[in-house]
Amino acid sequence: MAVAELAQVIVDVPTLQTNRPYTYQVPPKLEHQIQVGMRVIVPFGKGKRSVQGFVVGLDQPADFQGTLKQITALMDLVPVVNSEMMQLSHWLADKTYSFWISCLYTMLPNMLKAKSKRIVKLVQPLAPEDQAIFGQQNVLDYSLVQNQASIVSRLLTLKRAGKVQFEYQVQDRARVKTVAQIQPVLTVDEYKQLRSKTRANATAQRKMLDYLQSIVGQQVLISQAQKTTHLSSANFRQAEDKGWISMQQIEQYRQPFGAELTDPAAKDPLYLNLDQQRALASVKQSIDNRQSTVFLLQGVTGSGKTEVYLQAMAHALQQGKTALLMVPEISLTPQIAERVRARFSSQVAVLHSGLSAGERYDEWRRIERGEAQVVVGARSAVFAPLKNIGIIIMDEEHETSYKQDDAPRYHSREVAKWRAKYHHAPLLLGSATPSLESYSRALAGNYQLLQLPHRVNKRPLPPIKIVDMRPEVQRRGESNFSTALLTALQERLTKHEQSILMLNRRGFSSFIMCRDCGFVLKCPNCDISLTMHLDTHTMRCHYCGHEEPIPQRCPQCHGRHIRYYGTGTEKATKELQALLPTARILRMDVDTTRRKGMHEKLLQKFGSGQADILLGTQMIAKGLDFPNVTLVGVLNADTGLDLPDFRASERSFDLLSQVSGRAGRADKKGQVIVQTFNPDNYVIRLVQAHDYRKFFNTEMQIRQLASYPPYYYTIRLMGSHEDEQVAAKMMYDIRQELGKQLASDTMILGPTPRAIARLKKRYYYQIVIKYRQDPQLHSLLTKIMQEAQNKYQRGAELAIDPDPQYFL
Ligand SMILES: Nc1ncnc2c1ncn2[C@@H]1O[C@H](COP(=O)(O)OP(=O)(O)OP(=O)(O)O)[C@@H](O)[C@H]1O
Ligand SMILES: [Zn+2]
Ligand SMILES: [Zn+2]
Repeated sequence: MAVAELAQVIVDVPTLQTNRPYTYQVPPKLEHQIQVGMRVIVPFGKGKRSVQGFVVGLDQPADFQGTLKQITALMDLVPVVNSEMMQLSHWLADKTYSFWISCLYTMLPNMLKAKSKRIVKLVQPLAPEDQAIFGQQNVLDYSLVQNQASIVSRLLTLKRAGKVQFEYQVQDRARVKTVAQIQPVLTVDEYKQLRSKTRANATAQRKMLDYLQSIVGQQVLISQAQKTTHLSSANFRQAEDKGWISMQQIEQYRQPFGAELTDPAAKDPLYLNLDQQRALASVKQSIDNRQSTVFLLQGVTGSGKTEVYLQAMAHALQQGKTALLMVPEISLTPQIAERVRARFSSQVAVLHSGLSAGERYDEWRRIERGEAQVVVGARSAVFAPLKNIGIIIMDEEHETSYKQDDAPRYHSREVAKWRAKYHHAPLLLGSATPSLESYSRALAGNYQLLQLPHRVNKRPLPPIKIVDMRPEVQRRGESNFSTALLTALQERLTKHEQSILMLNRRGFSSFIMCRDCGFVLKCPNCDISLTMHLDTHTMRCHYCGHEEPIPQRCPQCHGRHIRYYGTGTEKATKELQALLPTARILRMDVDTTRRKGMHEKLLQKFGSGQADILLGTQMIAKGLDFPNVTLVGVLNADTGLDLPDFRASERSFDLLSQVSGRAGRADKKGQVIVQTFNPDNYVIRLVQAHDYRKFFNTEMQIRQLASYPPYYYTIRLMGSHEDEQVAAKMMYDIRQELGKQLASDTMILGPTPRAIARLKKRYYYQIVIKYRQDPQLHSLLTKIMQEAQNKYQRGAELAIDPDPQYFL
């Protein structure tokens, strides 16, 4: 290994973020160990506080004259960031206008982010009353005393007198779980001899020696040995002291998987139908030829996409490669993770937010060490440290949860594309309702379109009945359940079939709708619904800033039932229980699934027939595959249709199609009932017709007219400060700077206060940029972002969100 004298380090200093590495001197004792991708502890700034950093380069000439500081310590024995990930992090920082350090942390398990602790150190002997603060020690954990004003002021006085020193200490949190293991060190004969010399009443010793004879040549976990012998751990420690055995601590992975598999049948691959075979063949070819083709697999609900994924992954593994499967939110789709585990058993690692930090760290290491070749996971699993990737699959590619809301604001699809290219592997995007972006790319030939137009075994898609809730409400008063839906539910109860009911809670209940005529108040300029702001008592468009008073009467029918929309699952469940007293109802929402594992438990209960009706929020819409479900009801299709967002229709179409797809997936015929106050809305009509293509065409026209994606790209800039004036001024300044330099067909909207204008005591202003081609834009925004830290008033923050999924 080369000897390195200088190291380029990206440091973790929250108050001073920069993408420029700092050069440090490598002390001689570390020269032979240091490698790019390792974590280090380095002194930083005048106070020489210790901070964590990442080595991103070695022996590049320093652009700094003067004495370089020295690296204090290496935190790793081997790099935690390999060369692919290093390149990826650099690309990501640039692409998402974020800081390199935050990209590195995003890619790694949390446990690798060291904790920094403030300590007070004794420098000179203290008077007894001051020494009392420190007790017997000469170091004090500052967090223990920081709330005691008298001690703090005393410490500050001592600091001024040069008697104590404040320092930051960096602590590695990465903890490996270990267990003890024993190994006999003598021969069978030697144990026999020892035993013959023990006294007859030394039963524990005799037992021990008998046992050790039986395990000569083996290594046994101490917990196992204790179980077999009923001897205590003290007995084994004595045996070690006597030189009978050796004992080691060995590493053990934390086991994140829950209950055992429920479906052993899923172990074997299914015989594919013709459409599935055709799709699989294309993907296989691309794996074999090492082509990083992007495929868009469009398959209606229940068409067997998952089976195609599994067999494509199996093919990659047969070629000695690895496979990555991304799903929107694993906790919401436990069924698919289970199917992957059934097929590939111990080769699978699972990564998602439901894991504890320790479990996540262990899964990450299993992948990193090549012990797991298949990874299933949510958004951040796209950074799984797999080597030699043969295929990347992204299920439900249209899902917005693939985009991260905080910095770095990356979209997993883009990262997946980068990695697919790096590994010369195909990327398979799957969906019943692809995003308009992906589908238009497929039509243009940038992606290769694969289609599964029929359900497995030519089962029909379920017929969808639309129920107009306006006359219902007039006849029977406010209710979540129409007569038609109640009748259908009753029928299922009689036939012992199951039903799924969805109460759409998407968005904030901050837009208003007329309960008599379905009217929604929209912006006259932007054609998206206005958001209610209770602080100013106005309806506001946060795209263009248009504002008007909150209406008391419906502007369309002059009725008085105009109100904001939103109703709870708890209320709906109670109402339903009263209407159908014999029904066994399971409620599934954030409240009932907050505890770890509850989601799986509820689904298992429903799957095993212990309930008749599953009533939940949109978390029940995805991926569920229950053969006995023959009825799906959507209680309120309207929420979401008119959210103040240009993607609102697309999301509604996805969601309604998705949830409808849960009905009639096996032999029994399915039915869907959609309740709405807008029965003529084109989104609902096209969901009813199962016509994705027509929806795509209609929606594309609207996007083109209004210059939205996929015709234009969008970028959102958000500025915030505790003082509203400061936030606004910053954004007006930025707008000016942008205006001078951008392409002529680039549009700048705003600044406007954000829909949630005040969040955590900060005021937010935003600018939305729409552009087609603007070669200057990226570098200009990068410059604006880098400068923002110093240019504006203290505390002002700027965030840039490329391709935002929401504008709220
Ligand atoms: N070739 C096949 N032969 C028989 N059954 C199949 C075949 N392929 C899939 N299935 C079964 O059909 C059902 C639906 O398949 P799957 O869940 O893969 O569809 P999907 O397209 O992923 O569905 P969705 O998008 O609605 O979640 C599953 O129960 C699956 O086991
Ligand atoms: Zn507007
Ligand atoms: Zn009205």
